[in-house]
Amino acid sequence: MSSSTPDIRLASKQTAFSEIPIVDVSTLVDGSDPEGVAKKIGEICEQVGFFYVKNHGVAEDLIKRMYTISERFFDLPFAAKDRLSVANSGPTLRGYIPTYGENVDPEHTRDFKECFDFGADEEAVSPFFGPNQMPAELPEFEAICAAYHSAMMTLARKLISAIALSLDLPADYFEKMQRKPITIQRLLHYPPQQGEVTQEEIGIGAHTDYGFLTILSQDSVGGLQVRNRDGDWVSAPPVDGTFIINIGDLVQTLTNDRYSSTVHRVVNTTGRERYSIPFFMDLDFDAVVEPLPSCVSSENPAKYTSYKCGEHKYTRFAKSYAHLRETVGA
Ligand SMILES: O=C(O)CCC(=O)C(=O)O
Ligand SMILES: [Fe+2]
Repeated sequence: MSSSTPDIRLASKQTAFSEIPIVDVSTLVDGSDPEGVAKKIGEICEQVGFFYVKNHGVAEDLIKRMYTISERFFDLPFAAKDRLSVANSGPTLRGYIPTYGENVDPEHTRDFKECFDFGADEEAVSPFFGPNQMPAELPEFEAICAAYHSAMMTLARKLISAIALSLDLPADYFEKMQRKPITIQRLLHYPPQQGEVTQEEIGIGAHTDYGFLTILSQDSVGGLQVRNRDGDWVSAPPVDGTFIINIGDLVQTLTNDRYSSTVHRVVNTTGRERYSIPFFMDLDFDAVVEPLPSCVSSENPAKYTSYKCGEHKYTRFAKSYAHLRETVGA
């Protein structure tokens, strides 16, 4: 492991948060002007790949309840959390992932975070689908998580319709690829780091998100940084009443690099515990991902060969999950 990888710098470029734009999505949520919102989102997906959304329609109280239950979950004794280990979940990849259990930039960084993953609960097991593992110690956990997941699905579908419109496609264009999409609802806890911090160990290493779209709620602590085109790290500070949206690798492929799946990381040196709640929305497991015909021309030929959403995603997890790396001997 090297401590001098050139493109990872720990000094965040402290810019005004307007560097990551804020979009008022009320007219998308209420249906009165989806095109107006789509136009803004399209420009931002090209230039930044990250944006805040306000007036998103998700009840403040539900978000608060999610944070409260998340803190109570991570406060459980390690043995209680470890009983729900993702390593016991087979291909569903649902459950508890301890510190260093997932390292998203394994060549450079160990991730100093713990997380808990779940999704829509169902009996049949297949990669990314199946039963959730829920903590018996917290009887209300499951219902709050299910309500939050459902609110995220609704918002994600609206944002995805705006992305389709922004590409001059019908609003429902992606629905045929999202009949039963892979989703991951994650709870994250970043303990504070003290002393000398190097890129070898930070909250979450530099990465792009693997899927279609991420809806991130962060608490008031801060620490998320987004890498711009010059390679500078720009802070994405907490903004009350917002989610942060970023697009993932699937959209970059579908748009043939027109929209950017932007690199980001978390460094928590605030001295406080940080909690965040990302929701990842993908395509159906078998959806074929390749540049859209409208994003390809003779001057701009396809830069990607096609792949299946679920296989791509599983391959990325196999590289970052410690328990899967051991299995495949990577
Ligand atoms: O916790 C955050 O602010 C970001 C988390 C993240 O990037 C991820 O889980 O992919
Ligand atoms: Fe991410």
